[in-house]
Amino acid sequence: MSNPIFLALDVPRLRDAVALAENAKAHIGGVKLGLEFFNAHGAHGVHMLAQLGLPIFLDLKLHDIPNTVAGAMQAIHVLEPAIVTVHACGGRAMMEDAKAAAGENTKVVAVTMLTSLDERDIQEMGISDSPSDHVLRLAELAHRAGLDGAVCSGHEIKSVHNQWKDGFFVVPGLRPEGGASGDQKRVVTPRQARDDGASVLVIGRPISRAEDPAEAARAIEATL
Ligand SMILES: O=c1ccn([C@@H]2O[C@H](COP(=O)(O)O)[C@@H](O)[C@H]2O)c(=O)[nH]1
Repeated sequence: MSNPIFLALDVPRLRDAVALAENAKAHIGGVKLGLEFFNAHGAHGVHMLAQLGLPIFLDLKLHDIPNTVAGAMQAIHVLEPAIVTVHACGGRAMMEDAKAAAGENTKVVAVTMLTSLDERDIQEMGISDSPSDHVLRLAELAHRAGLDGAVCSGHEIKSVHNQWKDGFFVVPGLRPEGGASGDQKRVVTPRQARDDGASVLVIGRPISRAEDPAEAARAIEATL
């Protein structure tokens, strides 16, 4: 991918999402449509964005029993997404069936540990591993399940990349130097993530909430 930036279109109105993507188009490599977008606009919204000619990343974070996740994958096949996410915590069989049901041009990647979580959060869930061990363990499981790659934070990308040399890695939780983290807890700069092995850089609010989103996207692209 020549430009690894995927713009997260987490805005309520479809026309705002389309306008944002159109404005930033010269400085992004694709668009990421997540739960807010897909629940509000569904397949129609995806078709609208697809008209821009950018690769579509459907960040649906599928997490259910294998049969249900495979059915969901088959249902979105027609949308021809370049990338789809499932949760690694759904387990190996779920990931295997998700991959088997996906289109051959769709990369299926596993969310390991959300970038909004830190060590204390996962301890509350009964996980005693450090975030980096937890991410590595789930990435390893995704690899064994035959997925194309994983989603992790910029804190872990280097070690995940070392362990899974030909993996395809998506890194959210990115902020330009000095940018507000908001709800993100494991944050690095886009440049750092790219240097450490990220294939895709997911960036939302630093662009979508900027006064001039096209300029914000241009400035981030220039740091890469
Ligand atoms: O671990 C994860 C997985 C997915 N995301 C998604 O990425 C974007 C990040 O948006 P920002 O506004 O740049 O924080 C958002 O759509 C999340 O759903 C993530 O942040 N962390």
